[in-house]
Amino acid sequence: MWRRLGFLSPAISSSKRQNRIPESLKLVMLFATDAVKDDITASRRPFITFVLGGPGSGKGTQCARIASAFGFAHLSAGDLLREEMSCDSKKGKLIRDIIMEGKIVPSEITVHLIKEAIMSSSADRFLIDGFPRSEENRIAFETIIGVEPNLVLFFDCPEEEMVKRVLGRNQGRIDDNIETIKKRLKVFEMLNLPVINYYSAKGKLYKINATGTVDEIFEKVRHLFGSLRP
Ligand SMILES: Nc1ncnc2c1ncn2[C@@H]1O[C@H](COP(=O)(O)OP(=O)(O)O)[C@@H](O)[C@H]1O
Ligand SMILES: Nc1ccn([C@@H]2O[C@H](COP(=O)(O)OP(=O)(O)O)[C@@H](O)[C@H]2O)c(=O)n1
Ligand SMILES: [Mg+2]
Repeated sequence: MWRRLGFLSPAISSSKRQNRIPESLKLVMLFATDAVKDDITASRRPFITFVLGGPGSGKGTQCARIASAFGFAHLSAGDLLREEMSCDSKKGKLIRDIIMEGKIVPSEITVHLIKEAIMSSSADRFLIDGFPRSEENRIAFETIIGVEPNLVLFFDCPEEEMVKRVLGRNQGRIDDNIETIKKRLKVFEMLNLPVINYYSAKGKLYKINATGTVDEIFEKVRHLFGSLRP
């Protein structure tokens, strides 16, 4: 088991915004019995890092580097949703419409995909990239999977730089256009900042200035992960 971190930088002002938990999620929570949680935690307790930051802040890029340098399995919530979106089903279409609007997919869908990915992996440490995007996401993960993250990374990047990076990403994503980016930035501020503040208050947040080159940012990340001991 990895040591708890005592030196993480807190430092984000608290937010008063609250997110409502929809009835459908309350039902899922009601049935998230210990038996379900035990699927993941009975035989092992993996080290879980949530990786947060606005669109284009460099989450995916840095996760790939961390995964190869430190042996983490990299699970991108966005990639899992895009894979599901490509299925010609009602659920696939729902996900597509939500992503196109820059909104957040219902938590039960995303947490289910993450749970499946964790269960089908033998890794003992995971980077969960782009999750939780809202308080609803966070609460659903804790309730359904039954564990809290050991560490939360936050790539802090100015909006202007994020927009520039997303518009230059060139991966053919349906949400990498200026209209959807504007919406995603608003959603990030409204729904994701409260999650970041929550983990900051819990002393689990490590905030990284995400300006500079990929190498410069990775140096800071490497310093953090290099100081962790299994
Ligand atoms: N430090 C950086 N400087 C310039 N471009 C970057 C940097 N980090 C990532 N990028 C590029 O910006 C785009 C968005 O990065 P990505 O890792 O996909 O961000 P996110 O997952 O947070 O949306 C990609 O095209 C990536 O190659
Ligand atoms: N936890 C999550 C993660 C992504 N998403 C959706 O997927 C989109 C793309 O997420 P992403 O993490 O791949 O995007 P980037 O921040 O990497 O650009 C988001 O804008 C949301 O619409 C979600 O609904 N819930
Ligand atoms: Mg990404």
